Amino acid sequence: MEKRYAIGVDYGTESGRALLVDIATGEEVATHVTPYPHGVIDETLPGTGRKLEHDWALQHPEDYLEVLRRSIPEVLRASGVSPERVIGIGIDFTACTMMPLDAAGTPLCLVGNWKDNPHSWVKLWKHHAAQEEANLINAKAGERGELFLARYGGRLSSEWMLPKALQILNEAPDIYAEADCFMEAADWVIMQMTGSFVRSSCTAGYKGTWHKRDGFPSDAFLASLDERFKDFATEKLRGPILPLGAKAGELNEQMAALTGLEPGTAVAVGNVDAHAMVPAVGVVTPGKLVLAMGTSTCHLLLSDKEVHAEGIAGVVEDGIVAGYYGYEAGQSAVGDIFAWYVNESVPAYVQQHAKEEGIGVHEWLERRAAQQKPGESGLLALDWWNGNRSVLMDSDLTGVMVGMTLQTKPEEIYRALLEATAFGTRKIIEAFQDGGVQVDELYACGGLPQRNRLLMQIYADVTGREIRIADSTQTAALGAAMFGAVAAGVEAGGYDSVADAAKNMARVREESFKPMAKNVETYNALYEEYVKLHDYFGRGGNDIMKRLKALKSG
Ligand SMILES: Nc1ncnc2c1ncn2[C@@H]1O[C@H](COP(=O)(O)OP(=O)(O)O)[C@@H](O)[C@H]1O
Ligand SMILES: O=C(CO)[C@@H](O)[C@@H](O)COP(=O)(O)O
Repeated sequence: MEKRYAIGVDYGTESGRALLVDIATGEEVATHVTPYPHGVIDETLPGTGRKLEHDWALQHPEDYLEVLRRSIPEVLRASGVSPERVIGIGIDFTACTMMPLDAAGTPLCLVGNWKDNPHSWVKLWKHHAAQEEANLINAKAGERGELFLARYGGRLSSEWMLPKALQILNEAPDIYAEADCFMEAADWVIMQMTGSFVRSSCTAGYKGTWHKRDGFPSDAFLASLDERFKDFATEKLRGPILPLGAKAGELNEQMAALTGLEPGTAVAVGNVDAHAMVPAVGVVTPGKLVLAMGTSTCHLLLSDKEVHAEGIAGVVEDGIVAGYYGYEAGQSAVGDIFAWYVNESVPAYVQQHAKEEGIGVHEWLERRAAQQKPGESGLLALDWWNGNRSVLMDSDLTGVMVGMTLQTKPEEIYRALLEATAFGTRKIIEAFQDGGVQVDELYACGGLPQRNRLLMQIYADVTGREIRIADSTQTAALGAAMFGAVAAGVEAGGYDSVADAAKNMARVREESFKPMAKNVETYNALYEEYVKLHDYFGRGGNDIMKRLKALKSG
């Protein structure tokens, strides 16, 4: 039988990439990355020069179509695969990355003069300027005993849909009123590809506070936040919500012309980037925690029971793999913290040495840091450079580094930052375990595990567990392609379920990272100190981070 292929398109923070995959084997035949022409918009609004406030992060919706326009033809060209052999497409996206649309489905930032107001643009997942709204939602939901709150670890993140939309209502009521609806970028791109106005159970569940049986938070609750917000769910989040694995529709003529694919190609319901990675590392059963490590880290776990505990950013039935409760937790910055250090803080001599040795600054620092023993630098950091998404759920928390002296070296700071993110992950694992959700095995995927071996050894040592690594550098796109194959269905040469797709298409590497006993011991001691710092700054012992932030905002 002739080979069949699927395409997965992974929409990350800085770029989007397409991956063309052999459906029978999971072989990754061709890949292409399109950096977003406008990148992350966090300083000035395009076309206006208007300065954005602290904690804002926007994107340009046309960049998403640019990824389809450039990367899909390129994977077809590079692979030589003819379009009719591509039977399904799936996409995955960062989330909650949301936008207001007009009645024709056009983002308001592309309509008339709305572009001059930053609230008309796409709010990227890491837009952190809705913390006040998140605080209000959490306080009101707590007071009213709203049941949904427990499914989100007792606190909604400021990154999620409700706080972001409420911020628009508060600061730009005209845009809120003008918006016919709000949509996750994942669902919007699917609508552009197929013409189908459908939402994904994954984006709706984790980010939109939707529940399979209870639906969205009630009108009464929404009205308790602001009378004008009463109809938010029924009007502005309206539309059918389809489960993962379902077909959203078929590629329309316009998108077929744009991408070079055949009209009528099956298109899967949109997925979230981290969630798509789970079946792509072969995880389709409970107890296996997947660390999706990139700009941020998401921690994903399947279970056959629903429990509510601090540290769980969301639990959604069928939210990752049908038939299980899917749990998500996360750290809002991981790779982004290392990027901050490399871009903003290393001395010129480090860059010079790296250049002379013909390696990148990350690699140079990693090599040096690998020569140190745990604890040797006397440094300890908190991993809150972009707030805390689990277990404290507070984007007003900031970074800390303790123990610096005149002898402190750049590689020591780099290592302390790697370690801080590992401690943050251990805290999340303990939160799952303490909450009664079993974690038996660890799997790592995303951009970081294959780029930084020291990082993975530190994670094994800090958690005291073996870590298996995905065999793909494009795990999210592979997962998206798997859902594309499921949308196409077994009759077209695809699969009936993502579990079936995973049997043939998912892979992990032979090599794993195993904890080293001596390191584990030192890290146990350091972790105790981390927990003390964490609780001191994060649980009200000293609110200095919030006071400083308030001063900064003026
Ligand atoms: N060698 C490295 N060591 C540690 N971090 C790295 C290294 N190379 C790149 N990074 C970080 O990895 C992150 C990108 O991860 P990736 O998974 O590719 O992207 P995304 O999360 O947007 O999908 C960036 O924050 C970057 O700074
Ligand atoms: O929040 C989620 C998933 O729930 C992510 O989309 C978000 O952390 C961004 O992920 P990346 O770090 O860009 O891979």
